[in-house]
Amino acid sequence: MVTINNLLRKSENSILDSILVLGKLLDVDKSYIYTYGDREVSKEVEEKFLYLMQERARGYPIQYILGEREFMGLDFYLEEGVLVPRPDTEILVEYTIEYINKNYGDRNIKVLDLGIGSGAISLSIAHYCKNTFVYGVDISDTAIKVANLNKDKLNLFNVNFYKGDLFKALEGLDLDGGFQIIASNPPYIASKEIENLDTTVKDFEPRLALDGGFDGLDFYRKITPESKRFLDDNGLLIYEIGYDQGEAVVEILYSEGFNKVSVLKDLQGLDRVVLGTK
Ligand SMILES: C[S@@+](CC[C@H](N)C(=O)[O-])C[C@H]1O[C@@H](n2cnc3c(N)ncnc32)[C@H](O)[C@@H]1O
Repeated sequence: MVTINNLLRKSENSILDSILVLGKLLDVDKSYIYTYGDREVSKEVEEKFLYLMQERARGYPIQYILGEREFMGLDFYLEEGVLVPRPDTEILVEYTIEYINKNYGDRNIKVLDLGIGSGAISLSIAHYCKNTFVYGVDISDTAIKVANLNKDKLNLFNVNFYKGDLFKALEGLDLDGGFQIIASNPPYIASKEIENLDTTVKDFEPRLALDGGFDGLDFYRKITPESKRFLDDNGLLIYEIGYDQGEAVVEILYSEGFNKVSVLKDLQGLDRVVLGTK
């Protein structure tokens, strides 16, 4: 048998990752690991830990190992096959929540999220804006499954998920008028750039969530014109974008006749969100 401290020393990963994974296997929090480092762990936990640490060392995302990720103060379940939600995406969500509160108050409105992944955007909006009904769409079975698990975990009833290719997923639904907001964090990496991403991303996160076509802009070109059919007059279209796509996406919105087009920057001062109204 090996002690917690000696087992942690066998890991070649960061001490934080090692503690998080061991805590998960032992079903204890970090403070237990710090306090009881001289306690022994079973052979089974030792073997499982060493296996997961090997996986982590070859780049397997820590969030898939832990099966969870915090986003907008909420705990999301995660597994391989869905994108790990990024802190940058909180910029789009925070803006959207503020926009709903400011423009609609307690009125019932409808929001569409195209490309839900784990449900991070849809479920955060549904959680913080209880009078909003969120429709979420994804083409991936795993995304729909994981987003529904998160919907149950967060105990939300004002959101539904539909499988399909962008707006086609809504065919046959009685929408009773347009959406007040359409939000999307679509795949936006240029196909040829995917090879240059970190191993953790390119080898383990779904290509379907990353690949935005030749120049990364395919989804903005597809969604923007079609969104006009589904948006209410004055409805908001809001996108997450890659840091170097601001100008191009602004141009796409202008060319489709959107108004009040603007760009939001992230904490590093880089373009991160483009929005406009119909
Ligand atoms: C960048 S991920 C965003 C996931 C999530 N919204 C987030 O911010 O963490 C893009 C998502 O779009 C989905 N997707 C890709 N092509 C699609 C399509 N044609 N129709 C609907 N969803 C699509 C992918 O499966 C993936 O879940």
